[in-house]
This record gives sequence, C-alpha cells and structure tokens, in this order.
Amino acid sequence: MLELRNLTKTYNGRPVLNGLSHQFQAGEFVAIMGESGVGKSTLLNLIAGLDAPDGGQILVDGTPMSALDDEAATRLRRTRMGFIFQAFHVLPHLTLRQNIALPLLLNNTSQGRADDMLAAIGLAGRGDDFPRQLSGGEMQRVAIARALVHRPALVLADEPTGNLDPETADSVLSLLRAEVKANGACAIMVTHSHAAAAKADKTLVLTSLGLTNARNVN
Ligand SMILES: Nc1ncnc2c1ncn2[C@@H]1O[C@H](COP(=O)(O)OP(=O)(O)OP(=O)(O)O)[C@@H](O)[C@H]1O
Repeated sequence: MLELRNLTKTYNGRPVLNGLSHQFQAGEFVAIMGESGVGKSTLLNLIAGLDAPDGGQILVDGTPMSALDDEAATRLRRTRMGFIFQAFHVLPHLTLRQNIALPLLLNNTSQGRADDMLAAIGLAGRGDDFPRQLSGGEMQRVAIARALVHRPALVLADEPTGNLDPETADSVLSLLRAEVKANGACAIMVTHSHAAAAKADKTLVLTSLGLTNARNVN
C-alpha cells in the first residue's frame, strides 16, 4: 500500500537517505530501528509529507504523492493517514473528547467513536477534561487515540511510547496493533525500544545502505 522508490534526501550537502526503496503492505505493523542520526525521523517525515525528498518517489496505493496538488495531498493525509508524532501536540483549548474526535470532524464523519477510543486508552469518563489536567503519558495516549480514531490505512508513529511506563507502553502498542489488524492498515513505527519493536510483525533496521530485515516474528 506504500512504496518508497529510490528516495534521496540530503541536508547541508550530507546525504541522509541514499536511494532508499521499500514496499510496505496493508495489514502489517513494522518497526524501524537504527542508530541515532541515521535518518529514521527524516524518512517518516517524508512519508508524512512534512518534508519533500530531493529525489525518488513515495507512492500510496500506486499513486505518487508528487502527482497530487496540495489539496489532494491534504485530503489523502486527512482521510487515509494517522500520525503519532511529538510535534503533533494535543490542542490545549479542546477537551479530550474533542481532541480525539478531530479527525472525524475534519472528515465529516460521526464522532461517536471518540468515546470508544477514550475507553480503549483507559481514560473513559474523562472526555470533558482538558489536556492541562493530564500527565505526559496520558497526553501521549490521547495523541495515539486521535491518530487511530478514523481508522487510517497508514499509521506513522515516531517513538510513540517514548514517555510511557513499560506497562502503559505495552497496552498502547496492543491497541495500535489491534487497530492495524482490525482495519487491515499498515503501521510504521520508529523506535529505539526493543520492547516496542517486539510488538510489531517485523523490525527493519535503517542504515546508510537502506532498510534491512532484522528479524521476523509471527
Ligand atoms: N531539518 C534539518 N536540517 C538539517 N539537518 C537535518 C534536518 N533534519 C534532520 N537533519 C539531519 O539528518 C540526520 C538524520 O536525522 P534524523 O532525525 O532523521 O535521524 P534519526 O535516525 O531519527 O535519529 P534519532 O534516532 O536520534 O532520532 C541527522 O544528522 C540530522 O542532524
């Protein structure tokens, strides 16, 4: 469902991605690991459309992202993608329910699932609270619920469990995994945590040579 074709990205004359190609399938939960600075977040940002590659193509369901105008690219991201990035903060002036329902609102669909997601992240009954009333870990769980509420076909997660205790991290990743499997979605998670990567179907390691299989877990 997602194909990277010969992607290149250079910062200040230093190549970060050097002709990277890979295909990601629907229904698979993939972890990407690799040394600090190797380009994991850069890769995720390119797929998310937050940054543009210098060369190569990103195809979603066979359509090159570069062939879409801004409006079509925004629509594709809004309907088909979910983001769990540190930069995508929970909005402080909206309640937790409103924050989680935001993708549904933007897609003009029923907002009923927001309460299901609140329950799924262990915050049932707190829908009327505001983000300032939450701990960092609770806030991260709200961000994860918001990324999954509209059943995106592609979920992009950058260190989604970075500030969660091991038990909460495990339950949040179980939720992510269950959503991916139930919706036949593809999830790509960048992480340094081996425990987090163990929840994925497979782990890829990013090096200057590209993405290679670390191991397979059934
Ligand atoms: N906007 C930018 N401008 C200049 N250089 C950048 C920019 N973004 C990333 N880089 C550089 O590109 C390289 C890859 O960064 P990136 O954040 O993708 O690595 P990473 O593998 O995610 O690292 P980490 O595991 O430490 O988060 C780094 O050397 C970084 O300094």
